[in-house]
Amino acid sequence: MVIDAPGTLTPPAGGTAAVQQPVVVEARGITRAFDGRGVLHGIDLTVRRGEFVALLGRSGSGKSTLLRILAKLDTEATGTIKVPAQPGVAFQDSRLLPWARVLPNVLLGLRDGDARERARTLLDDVGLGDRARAWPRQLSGGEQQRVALARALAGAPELLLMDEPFGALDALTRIRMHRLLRELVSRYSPSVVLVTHDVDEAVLLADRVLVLTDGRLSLDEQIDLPVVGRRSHPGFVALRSRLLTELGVGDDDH
Ligand SMILES: Nc1ncnc2c1ncn2[C@@H]1O[C@H](COP(=O)(O)OP(=O)(O)OP(=O)(O)O)[C@@H](O)[C@H]1O
Repeated sequence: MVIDAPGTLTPPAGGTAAVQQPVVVEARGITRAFDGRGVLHGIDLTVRRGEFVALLGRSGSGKSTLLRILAKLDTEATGTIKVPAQPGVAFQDSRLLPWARVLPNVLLGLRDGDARERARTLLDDVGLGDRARAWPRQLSGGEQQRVALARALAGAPELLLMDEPFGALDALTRIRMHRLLRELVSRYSPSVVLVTHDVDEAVLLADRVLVLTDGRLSLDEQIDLPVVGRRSHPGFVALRSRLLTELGVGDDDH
């Protein structure tokens, strides 16, 4: 697999039409097989600066595999990919180091002079400014995910990659985390790719939704709905319904 540095500028489509944001992720023909069994079949994906992309798909459709390739955690795929050098990553399991306190966990891997101050600011941002010296085991699951989000953003990444970050949380905590994520994304403006199997989560948070079906992108759609009051917008219900159909789940099942 060819992995290049980021920063590719793509000329605006249509000459004097609206200037498009620079490309942050450019994947072409991404193909991956495990033990001879094809899992991803020639995925083409472009993500631009500031986009929030939700990646939906049924279990086993290849979502996590694609995310791991974008995060360079899997380098066995074929195809070409351009991604920023150090994306922020967050997974369903917070993956905090149990032997390190909260602040060092956020600082993980950061060496620059103002990293500590930035980590403290991020802990304040996620509402855990007073827990900097706590051990991960002293935090609830939701708090641990807050720390994981702070850590993912600590390096001021151009790209934030998340795989079911709220999948293990209870429904109320999840709603609070959605609000927090929206605030963080609007404050720090990374491009986001969020893997989820939760249709509501995708339509609530993202401004573009992709559906992966058996290793191929079967739907790619902009979400032009207001951020505030989105859940009660008629467009939300309509898109939710279409996505459920695309995922092979009838509306009647909900
Ligand atoms: N390391 C691996 N070795 C062998 N097979 C793998 C490996 N990783 C993933 N697979 C297979 O690839 C397919 C896609 O897996 P992947 O985890 O990407 O799906 P997913 O859409 O994220 O599913 P889920 O929503 O259940 O997490 C599955 O059939 C899985 O068994």
